[in-house]
Formats: sequence, C-alpha cells, structure tokens
Amino acid sequence: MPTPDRRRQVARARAEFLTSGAVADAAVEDAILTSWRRSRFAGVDIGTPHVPYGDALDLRSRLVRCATPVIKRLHDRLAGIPVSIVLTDERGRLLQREDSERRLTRIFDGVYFAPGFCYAEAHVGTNGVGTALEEGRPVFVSGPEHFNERSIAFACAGAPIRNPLTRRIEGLIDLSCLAEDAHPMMRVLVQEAALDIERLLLDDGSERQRVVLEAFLSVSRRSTGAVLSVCGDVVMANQRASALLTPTDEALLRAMATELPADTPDTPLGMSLAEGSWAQVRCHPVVHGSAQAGTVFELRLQEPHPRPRPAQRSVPVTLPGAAGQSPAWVDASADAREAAARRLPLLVSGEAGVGKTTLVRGVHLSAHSTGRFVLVDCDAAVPWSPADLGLRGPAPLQTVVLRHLDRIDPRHVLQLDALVDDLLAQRPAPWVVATAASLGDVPEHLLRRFDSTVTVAPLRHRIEDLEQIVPALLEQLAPGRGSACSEDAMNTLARKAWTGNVTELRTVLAAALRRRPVGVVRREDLPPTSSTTSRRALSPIESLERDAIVAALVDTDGNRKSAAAKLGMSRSSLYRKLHAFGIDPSDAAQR
Ligand SMILES: Nc1ncnc2c1ncn2[C@@H]1O[C@H](COP(=O)(O)OP(=O)(O)OP(=O)(O)O)[C@@H](O)[C@H]1O
Repeated sequence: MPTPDRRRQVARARAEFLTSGAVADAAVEDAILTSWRRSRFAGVDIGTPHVPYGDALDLRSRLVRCATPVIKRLHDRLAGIPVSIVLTDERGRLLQREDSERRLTRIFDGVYFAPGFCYAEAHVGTNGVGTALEEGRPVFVSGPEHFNERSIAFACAGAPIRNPLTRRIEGLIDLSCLAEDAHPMMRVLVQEAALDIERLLLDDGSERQRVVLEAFLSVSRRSTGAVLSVCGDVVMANQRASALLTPTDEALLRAMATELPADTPDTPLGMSLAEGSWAQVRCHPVVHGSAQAGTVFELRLQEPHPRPRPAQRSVPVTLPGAAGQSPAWVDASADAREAAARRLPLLVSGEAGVGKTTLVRGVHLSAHSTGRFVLVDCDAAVPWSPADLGLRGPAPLQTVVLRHLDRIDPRHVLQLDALVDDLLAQRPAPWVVATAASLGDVPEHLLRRFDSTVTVAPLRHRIEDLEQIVPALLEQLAPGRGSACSEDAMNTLARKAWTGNVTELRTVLAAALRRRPVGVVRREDLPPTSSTTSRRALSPIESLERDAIVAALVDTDGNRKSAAAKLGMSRSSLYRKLHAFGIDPSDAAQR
C-alpha cells in the first residue's frame, strides 16, 4: 500500500499536472500519467463528473452467467474485509456489485458506483474500471492517482475479462474499497478472478464451438467457394472467404446467422457484397442438441445476371426523398429501416456522395414522427457539447446523424464517444446513425459502438437507379419546372463512371439546367466530363473491373506497362479494356 509519503508525492504530482499539464519524472506510473492526459483531453470534470446511466442491462448474458460463481467464491473469501466486487461490461458499465459491508453500499451508491452507471475513463477520468479497459490490462488506481476529486477517497483494482478465443474484451472485474483499506493483493485477486471467468467462458462455448468447427471443416473440405462460420462471437473463414469478404460483409453474415431460423431451407440467397459484387450464399445452420449452435455460410461470386433476390426483399421499400429501385438500394433501405425500428445504432458506409445521408433522412421521414433530425459533421464539430451541437431543445430528438465519422480528428474520439453515451442514455433515446466513406478510417473504439452496418453501393453499380434519381434531382434543382431528360441524354448519363456518385450527377444536371432552364434536357446540354465514358452501360462486374483499372493507373501515374503488371494482365489486354471502357490513362493519372 502507498506509504503516506508516497501518497503525498502522488498528490503533489496530480496538482502539478492539473495546473501545468506536466509531471516530474517518475512521480507517478506511466499508465497513470497517460490516463490523466487522456482524461484531460476528454474534458472530464475534475470535481464531480457526470456519470451516465442506462438501465438496459443484459443480466442474462454469458459473461454474467460465467462471472456469477467466481464472484460468489471471491465474496466468500473476502468475508470480513471491507471491499466491493464489481462486474462491468466491455464499456465500463456496472452490471453487478457485491459489498462485503453495508457501509460500503451507502458510500458507493453515493458516488454512483452502482449497476447501470458507466465508469468509462472518458466520463469519470482515471479509475480502476475505465483505465483498465483503456489499457487492456489490469490496473490498480489508489487515492490521488484518480483524476476526479470525488474518487480520491477510493482505491480500485480492475482486470479486463477477454473472450478466450477472440481475445476481445468482454467485460471487467474490479475490487474497490476506501483508499485507507487498500491492499496490493487486490490486483492479484482480480487477475485470478478474470482468468477464472475466462476459463468458464471457454468451457461454456467450447462444446458449441467444437460442433460448429466440425461443420465448418466438413463444408470447407468439399466446397470450392468461400466458407465462413459464425458461432456467437467466433467467426472462422477459409482463405477464399478472408480474401473476398470485408468487415461489412462479415457483419451482415453475423446478423444473418442470428436471424435465420434453424430450419432455413437449403435454397441459396443472393447477397450484395460491400465491394459491389454479387454472391450466392448457402446457409447451413448447425444444430447441437435441441438448439442452434451456429451457422456455416458458403459463398460463390456470381456473374452479374441473373441476380437472385432474397424472397423477403421482393417488396420494394420506398423512402421519402430517396429515389431508387435497384436491389442494392432497396436492400440498404430495408436494412436501415429495420435498424431504426429496433433503435440499433447504425453505421452507413459508402463512397462519397452515394446518398448515405439521404437514405437515413428518408428512414427518419418514413417514421412520421414529430421528433427532430440533427446532423453533426464529425469533420467540423468542435466543441462537442450537446447544446452547441443543437442536441438540446424542447422537441425530442428522433434521429442523430454523425456524418463523416471516418474524418474525425483522433483527438476528439473520446468526446464523441461520451456524446454517444449521453445520447443513448436519454429516455427515449434517439436513433444514432453514423456515416463514413471508409470503414477502415473509423477509429476502432467508435466502430464498436455500432451494432449494425449498411453499405450503400456506388451509383455505377446500380446504374438502373438513374431512372428515378434523375427526375428527383431535376425536381430538387428546378422545382415545379417539369424538367426532364431525353432518352439520348439518359443513355449518355448511364455510360458514365460517376466516381463522385449522386453528388457528381447533381452537379452535371445543374450545369445542364443552366443551359436549358425549361423543357427537355438533351445530350448536347450535358457538360463534357469524365474520362471514363464507355460505349454502353457496364454490368456490375465490368464496372468493378473498370474501377480496378483506373485505380492501377492512378497508382502508377498513368504508366500502362506498370498498371498491366499490377493488375496481372498483359499489356494488350489492358489496351483492349481501356478502349472498351473508354478510359483515358492520362486523365486517370491526374486524379
Ligand atoms: N437516392 C437519392 N435520391 C435523391 N437524391 C439523392 C439520392 N441520393 C443522393 N441524393 C442527392 O445527392 C446528394 C448527396 O447525397 P448525400 O448527402 O445523401 O450523400 P452522402 O453519401 O451522405 O455524401 P457524403 O459522403 O459527402 O457525406 C444530395 O444532394 C442528395 O439530395
């Protein structure tokens, strides 16, 4: 336990840090100093921080089931020692607390260290729960090592609990007491307890996982396609599946695994992959005993035609202000509507200008609610306080869109995380949606906040949507003028690559309307644009190929020989394709 001298030294270091932001060498452990910096950065209140509360606790989870006997044993072992045992979820929200003394019940309830309250570092600053989760390892925080004043009276040791197979953090076990009662053994005890819980998690899952593994291996052996299995949190993929599927596809398959009934007929379903291609999916539910243990998926890339559609999506979903009837758009609309109905935080991905915000606004409007729709641009939003962002007000919030999540400044991640907590803790909670052009650029920390994802396909991969989008845009740009596009103008538009998607289309139509403010827009009214105008509308697979060629030319500064080598094709094939797809290499190189 820290001696009084050591305690004074830490208290001095804390005061120095709070005034100057610096600390003398070795005055506190590195982990504590790093956590103080994070806490300050997140704008945590140094006096009495706001501890968010949410009452939707999952107390029947596997984590709670496996932790309960361990907590009980520890409670018996610690009888007579003034300490509380706490279990939290992976975000630091308390699920259970067992106090060895009644005195502690009153004290800990008084500082909101109780089930439902969230002790993430971004809210309360350095503490045994939030800091151990941030660090991903056991941490002991005592007295003035805490960031906020109110916690200085306490000491807590926290150890993350990891999924034994994926090693992802599932929760945390913590021992907390008054600072004067702290003992170094607390750190050892929580580490032991975390390991015990992990062992039980392994036992609990291993039988189910063994059965699913066997099914996965058996399908992989006989299949020449991509094979992926889902068993709870554990996903296994063969080499082909790893190469073919993006995290978004994987998330979709995980969702399918939970939704498909065990008696799903063995008929293949169609699935639009995040990269825009189309796959035929066979689902093999794996049953163990009387319950479904998991699902094995077998995927084959499809030629573009015919596109089989899942039966349940045969009725098009139309959303106000969001035009489009292509299967990819209809699927995305239906998925987004479902997420809204279940109030699941949703991440909508897709290239810039594809209509991500339009889709979400359409879902919002289709609910006919009087609640507010608020857009927060993560690229620009500073400061992050709810009032400044327009999130406070008399009318209830219905939908909050965190636009361009992939462009957030890394220094603002914790503030945004705290904002999401604040939104989700409201009653009723708004539907929280984020949009991003590149999922790979969304900080991992934030990615985990979103339970479901929807991908909006690029316009060139659902070019048939022009039929509805062009009239909708003409009406937006020239309301009431009854403008339309001639057939030859539509044919020209259908042959363009639309790398800037609907935003680019809107600009082109705006220019055409300047030339022909009323009546029918003809081909000659369209501005000359884009190096990639092909002679005919391309199929989805062809447009993927064209994208790959343009990307290779961009990477090689327009050098055809290097681009052909990069694409693994002969130079003559590349020349043929440049011609067929109408690609001008020098123009592509200037992008
Ligand atoms: N399906 C659609 N129907 C009608 N208009 C659309 C559609 N999709 C996009 N638009 C129009 O295209 C423009 C860009 O759409 P939107 O802002 O929704 O795209 P985004 O993907 O959210 O863009 P960014 O990536 O820049 O955030 C807007 O003017 C919008 O009105």
